[in-house]
Amino acid sequence: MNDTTDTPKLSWWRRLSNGLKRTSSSLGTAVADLVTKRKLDRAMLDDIEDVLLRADLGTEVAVRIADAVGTGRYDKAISADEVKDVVATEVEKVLSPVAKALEIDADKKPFVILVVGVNGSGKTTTIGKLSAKFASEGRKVMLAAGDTFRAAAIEQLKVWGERTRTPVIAGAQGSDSASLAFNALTAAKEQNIDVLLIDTAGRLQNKAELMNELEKVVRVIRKVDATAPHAVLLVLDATVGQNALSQVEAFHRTAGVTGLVMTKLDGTARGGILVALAEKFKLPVHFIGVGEGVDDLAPFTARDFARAIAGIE
Ligand SMILES: Nc1nc2c(ncn2[C@@H]2O[C@H](COP(=O)(O)OP(=O)(O)OP(=O)(O)O)[C@@H](O)[C@H]2O)c(=O)[nH]1
Repeated sequence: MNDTTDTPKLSWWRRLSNGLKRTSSSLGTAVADLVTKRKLDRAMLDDIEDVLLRADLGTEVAVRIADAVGTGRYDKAISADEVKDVVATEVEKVLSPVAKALEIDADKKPFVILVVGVNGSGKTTTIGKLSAKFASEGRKVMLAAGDTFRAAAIEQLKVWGERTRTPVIAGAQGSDSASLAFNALTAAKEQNIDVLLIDTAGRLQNKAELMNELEKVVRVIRKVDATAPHAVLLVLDATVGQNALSQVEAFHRTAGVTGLVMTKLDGTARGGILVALAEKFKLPVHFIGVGEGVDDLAPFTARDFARAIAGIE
């Protein structure tokens, strides 16, 4: 965890668009090639479609965008900006329905958020950022170090707890994560906590045993509050590309994912996969992570993301 608070920081938009450069610049190059040719034809549209596929946008969306570029423009000269505009417009159409804020229902006390994902996707960091955000909104927050698998994860969560002045319920390494979740929820009820964020061990979506353990965490939480968890956030690392599709499928089956957070969009990200995910699963996307610092969590907005993908400044 780096403390980036002392360094002048780029806006989250700049970090997002820098992070998506790999996607947007290959798109830009293809588009620039295109405009050197005289007129739009099928071969050029196929090239565009290929670039969109390589950017992880998925077949349906790539075909749809190529069709939209072609509509009314065959045999006409076309500019790079025109193509980028179509890409941004079509991507925004896919993303708009899923760009939803995470609503905290104040009637649920505590509002229980279970945070799941594969190893290293950014769960603990995201919990730290969320706890700071909720605390700044005047809510009483508690963290549960349900990643009992790794001692470092428990420590990391405690550090976030100290930074954000939030109580952390933690057990020993190797202790049962379901009973830890149970204890944390019981304590949160007693202490009149508004939001309980539960960390879980990073697991691979194809490890049946670990996925069963996650099911157990959900079952045990429900013994304390039959309506919990009230949100199940799947944290996805933007750099994994296509693998995100099977992660969403597996975690949705096991834990009933209610929303997504995509992290590491500031790095050499392959954020195009978010478009394919939106098209396929239609799960809400609440936040994006654009750095390791406490403030590096931005609400997900369809227009900004679509423009960053298309390489529009
Ligand atoms: N650049 C960047 N790094 C991030 C972001 N989110 C998390 N990280 C980093 O990614 C690494 C893994 O993050 P963690 O929060 O430990 O991931 P985790 O999912 O809890 O990992 P496990 O405990 O192994 O399951 C850390 O070095 C984080 O600082 C982000 O949005 N941008």
